[in-house]
Amino acid sequence: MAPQTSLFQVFLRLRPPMQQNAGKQNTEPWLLVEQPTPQIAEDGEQTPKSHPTHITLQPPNDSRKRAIERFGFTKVFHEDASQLDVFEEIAAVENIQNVLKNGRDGLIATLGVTGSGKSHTILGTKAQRGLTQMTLDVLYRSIGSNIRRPCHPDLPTDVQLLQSLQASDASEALIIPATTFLENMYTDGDRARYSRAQTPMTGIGSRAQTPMTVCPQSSHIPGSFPKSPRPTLSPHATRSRKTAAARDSRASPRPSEAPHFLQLCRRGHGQFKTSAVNGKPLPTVPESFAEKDPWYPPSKTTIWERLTPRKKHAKQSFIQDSFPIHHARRPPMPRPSTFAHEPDMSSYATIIDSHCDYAVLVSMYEVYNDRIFDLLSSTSPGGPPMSTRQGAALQKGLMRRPLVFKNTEMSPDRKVVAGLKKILCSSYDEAMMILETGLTERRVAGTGSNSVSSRSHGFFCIEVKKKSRGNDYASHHMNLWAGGTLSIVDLAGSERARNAKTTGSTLAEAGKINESLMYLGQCLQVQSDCQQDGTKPIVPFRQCKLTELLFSNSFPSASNPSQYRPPQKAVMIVTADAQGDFNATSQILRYSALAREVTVPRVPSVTSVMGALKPGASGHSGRNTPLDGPQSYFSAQELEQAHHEISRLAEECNTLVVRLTEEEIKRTEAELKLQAAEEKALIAEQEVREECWQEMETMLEQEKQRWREAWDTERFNSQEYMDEKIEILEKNVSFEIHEDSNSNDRFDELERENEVLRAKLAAMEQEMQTRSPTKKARTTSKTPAKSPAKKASKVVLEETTSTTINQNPFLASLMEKEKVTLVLKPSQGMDDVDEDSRLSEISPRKLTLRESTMRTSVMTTSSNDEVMPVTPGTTKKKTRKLTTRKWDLGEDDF
Ligand SMILES: Nc1ncnc2c1ncn2[C@@H]1O[C@H](COP(=O)(O)OP(=O)(O)OP(=O)(O)O)[C@@H](O)[C@H]1O
Repeated sequence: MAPQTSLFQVFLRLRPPMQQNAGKQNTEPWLLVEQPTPQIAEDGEQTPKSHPTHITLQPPNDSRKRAIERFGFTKVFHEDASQLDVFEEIAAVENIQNVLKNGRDGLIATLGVTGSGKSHTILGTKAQRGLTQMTLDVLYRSIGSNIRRPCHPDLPTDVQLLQSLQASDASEALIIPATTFLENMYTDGDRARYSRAQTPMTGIGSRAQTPMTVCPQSSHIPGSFPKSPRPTLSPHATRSRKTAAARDSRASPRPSEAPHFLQLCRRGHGQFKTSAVNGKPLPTVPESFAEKDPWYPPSKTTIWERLTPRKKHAKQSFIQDSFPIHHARRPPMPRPSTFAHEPDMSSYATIIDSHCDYAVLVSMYEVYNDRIFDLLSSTSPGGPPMSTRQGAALQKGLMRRPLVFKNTEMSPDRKVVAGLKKILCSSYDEAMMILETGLTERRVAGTGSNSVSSRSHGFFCIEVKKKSRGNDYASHHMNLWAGGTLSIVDLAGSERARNAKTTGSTLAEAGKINESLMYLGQCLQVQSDCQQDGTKPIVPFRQCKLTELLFSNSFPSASNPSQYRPPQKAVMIVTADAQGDFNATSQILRYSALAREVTVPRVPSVTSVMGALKPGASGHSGRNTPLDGPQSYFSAQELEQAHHEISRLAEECNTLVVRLTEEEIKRTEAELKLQAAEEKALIAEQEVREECWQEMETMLEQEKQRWREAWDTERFNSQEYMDEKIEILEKNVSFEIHEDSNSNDRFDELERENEVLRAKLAAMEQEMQTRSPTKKARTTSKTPAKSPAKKASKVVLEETTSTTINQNPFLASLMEKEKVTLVLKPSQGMDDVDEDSRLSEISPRKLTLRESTMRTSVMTTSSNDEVMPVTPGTTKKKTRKLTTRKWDLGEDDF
């Protein structure tokens, strides 16, 4: 047995060769188990054969000339050791007793290279139970009728029990009865529990098809446990297995004493009224069994039917409050009848305190990528949609909320996994169904080394609570439960990427697994070193979550003597495949072994050769060699000296070889560290990329949001502006047009010119009056034309273009408005137009305006419409040309 200093007892279990490897004869076995020397008792009788404790690693013959190593363990199990052998030899019953009687924590863990049989040891197969099932069986058998059940078919849920358990729980857990948990998990429709660890190699990502479950689909699913897991065994193994089977069969058959859960649910809660789950008919409970068991009501009516509406409602709301409803599809509910019942454990039981009540709480969690996740707490996709990205992912089940390993108010000395869901199981079958359910959440994947490889470290915790039934103060007033926890841990296996052929996320997972195992190895190494030195181990267990969880209970809590807790009793089962990878296996053994000796490879010793040569000895040839006859060449003294020198050199050589071996080991360790560091860097890179991507997306989203807001504001403003404008327009229906200052200036200028022209005109008229009488008469005769009485007038236009009067809209409107007849003057004969009459008909202002463009002489006609020719000599100078396009006759009359 391991001495006091060891924190873990370390057992080695060798895995039998797999069927496909059975044919391959390993010519040179590298792992040799040293058979223990038979102990002879004082009376001369040989003691029964005990298990070996040492193995030797003989490195395969290659150029590296590696050292032979010898490792010591608490015990070594041969390939043929059965599950029951392991259960017995690791003193699991003692562990259970410790938990039940003294409240001392226990830990059973498996460590090894991937595919070496860790999960097999812990969880077993469809045919053979693992340590977990065997432990649970012994535990429930031992407690017997002292168990407190939260739900009885005839009674409402024992809320007081739940409350008192909750009050004494230090880990801020949510305690739920198994019936409630299972009802909610399996009766809410068609929900699939998709695994989060899908790999490219298999589509199966969870241990949904565990060894204990009968797969509804008969075919073997890749990634599931093989239907017939028994490997081909060596003759020795077969023999031993037969012995084990015989021993197992000698044990009394296990009565199926636990009530059938489905039947219970059916009877108890009505949801199982139909005799089928997922289309599969449910097994029925034999009537005789129901009669024998006080759990079963004799009546055929269900408890649910017999409950009052108020109780039904209370029960339903309790269920809803305590556990979220799931809506996705999940595998069918595990059926107790399909659980493996071998090996039989009926002969194993342990003593309990008969005056105590017991309650068993089961919880399951996994350490994945150095974070702790509850395996019994899945999210609720049916709940109200969560607003954040993280919330939505949580809801979809793509993400899980990690739990914290911390000190709590009620546990200031010891860290606990806070916020777990703990299921109160009152029977073995219930606990098994919880185990099955939790395993479906566990991360597994198919790798090149193992078709169902655990990608996380799985923790199955059985917490046994005990409370005195007596009338003492503690039981009545404090009403507190105390107890211990037995943790069964299935560690993920170390693996080499090359062998496991992992890529992507599975490779990253492997990196994390290897890293955590390296830290675990360092902790175990400290234990081994301290054991050899006889010093107290100082274990660096705070380096990662795994080592924290495994080692934090290894030391007594001393701060409060009244709450003193002894250190846990820990067992580590190292599994190894003697036909597997030498390097990986030797690395694990080096870390975990309790003792290690290094011996140098055997080379012919010069010393021995020299020592063997006695003075005077002669060679076989009969001929004297320099050594044959020392007297002939060397004196005895010289030979003695040489002999010493050779011995010294040989010793030195040996020391160097040992140092070299040590260096090689260090180099291997460094290589492993490098590999772990590389994998860590890869993971870090992935995380950073992920973070960047998320940050980028958040920023993009924010920017989009900003733009959207700005756009909305802008739109709103313009809308408001337009509204205001329309409002203003509506208010001021009449509006004025203000001419701009330029046009006003121009107008003033024109007015001034007009005035000047008027003045000139007046002057000219005056002048004309003072001239000849004929002209005066003519002018006088023309004057009436200005009067309103004058209706018809004629304007003669000299048009420079070929435009006709009728085509010009302006002239046409002029003719119509002013009743003026316009005629185009023929190009010749225009000279005789009377200048005075022309001038009198056009306002001075317009004349000014048209000065630059007009060259048409306008001439008023007489009342008899006779065109007065303009005399060429007198009018030439004042002739103005009019272009129809530039005409702007304004408001003046002709
Ligand atoms: N002692 C044993 N007897 C019979 N079969 C075994 C034994 N050990 C392992 N096996 C078989 O070897 C295969 C791999 O074993 P298992 O899945 O337990 O490996 P593991 O160490 O848990 O691997 P990983 O770390 O990848 O999860 C399984 O098919 C299992 O049934």
